[in-house]
Amino acid sequence: MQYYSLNDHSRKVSFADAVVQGLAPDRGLYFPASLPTPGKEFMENLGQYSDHEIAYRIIAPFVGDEIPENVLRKIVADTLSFPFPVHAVEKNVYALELFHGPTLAFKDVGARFMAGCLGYVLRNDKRPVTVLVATSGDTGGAVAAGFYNVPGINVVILYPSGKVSTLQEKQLTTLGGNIRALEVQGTFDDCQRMVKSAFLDTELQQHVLLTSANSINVARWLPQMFYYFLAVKQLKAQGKEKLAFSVPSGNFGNICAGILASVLGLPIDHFIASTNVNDTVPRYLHSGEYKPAAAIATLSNAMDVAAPSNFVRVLELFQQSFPALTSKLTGYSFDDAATVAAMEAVYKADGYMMDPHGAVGYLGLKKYLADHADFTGVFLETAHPVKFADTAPPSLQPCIVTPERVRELFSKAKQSTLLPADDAALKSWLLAQ
Ligand SMILES: N[C@@H](CCOP(=O)(O)O)C(=O)O
Repeated sequence: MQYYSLNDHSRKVSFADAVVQGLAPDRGLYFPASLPTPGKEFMENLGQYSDHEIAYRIIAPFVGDEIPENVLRKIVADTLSFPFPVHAVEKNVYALELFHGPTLAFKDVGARFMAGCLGYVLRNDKRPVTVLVATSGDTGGAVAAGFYNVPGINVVILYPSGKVSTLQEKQLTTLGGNIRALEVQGTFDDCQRMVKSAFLDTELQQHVLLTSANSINVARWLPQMFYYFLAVKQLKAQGKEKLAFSVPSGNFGNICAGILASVLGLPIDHFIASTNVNDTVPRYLHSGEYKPAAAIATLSNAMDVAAPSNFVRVLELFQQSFPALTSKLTGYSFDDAATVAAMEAVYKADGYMMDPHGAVGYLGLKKYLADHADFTGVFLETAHPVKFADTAPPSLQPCIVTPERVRELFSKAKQSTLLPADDAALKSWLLAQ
């Protein structure tokens, strides 16, 4: 499989090179040169395959022969080592729970898969590698856990100071070892810009091999398809036919993976991009004008992204056709007041605790279903509510259960370095390491 840069389709690299580079030298995101479908028979009989077999069959053509079958199967098994249940919340409304992994967020899937792939493709490379990652909250913790103690790899996490939750900050600042955190005095968009500019700096590239663990990296983005397949498998087993998926969206890697799965033939009939007030894409879908505004801090902080990196991939999947895009994708945005009201109402009526991101997804789904009652709806519960316990409505706080695996984090001390939101500051810091 080859990957081309979205800025220049003639610039093609292998899977291994795309993973190691993260971003193409011309700043373009890599995109698969072909979209290999696993076939109609497979799609119609998902129930006959194990979850690991489904994931392996989907991802193998995207990796090609660059990772041997036995190694790739092990990476897949290590990635999917926790459940992805579809939980019935209301009639025709299901939550796809993606928070049962080690850091309680959907990012665990991509981070673990990428750590496995990068570890393999660099196994004989003696150069030290630094994985740079920008986070608005959840990616950082997942990447820290996924890459912790991976030999030869250092991880540097950039996060916006004061804009992540207590537990998210603990997850990305307390591991130590090969994981370091930079607390940037700016927004997530600043962090993402700084990371992208570091990749393209030739002086830095000579000093250290840099790559990205954000969903701009194909090894982070592509495995996010897995759980759409596993959800459809579960829903089809219950006889559900016409499916709409509402995806809480920030950097748009997650929804882009779902749309890719449907382009490969997975029967999902419609997608809803549900955002908080950082609504660049819903505005674009309504007006046709793409105008990112300054990012605004919200309760669903992992989605506080003004310029979503992966939207260019979404456009590519629809071959740049606006009518094709809007026939398959609807966008809605919701403010914090609506988010809190939904969290409280659903807990009261259904006993189901949503996190603020899931609540935005739920709201988008309900709005779509109001006009499309013949659909079965699924919203992605992308993170565990405990990650946002400090900003949850007071009425819900006592009802949020802290999973055992993160309990000890609260007593650990944060270790981070404060940095101005400046590309040059990151460069000097990296050169000094
Ligand atoms: N929502 C993210 C922002 C980065 O997204 P990614 O999927 O590109 O890593 C976060 O939680 O950090």
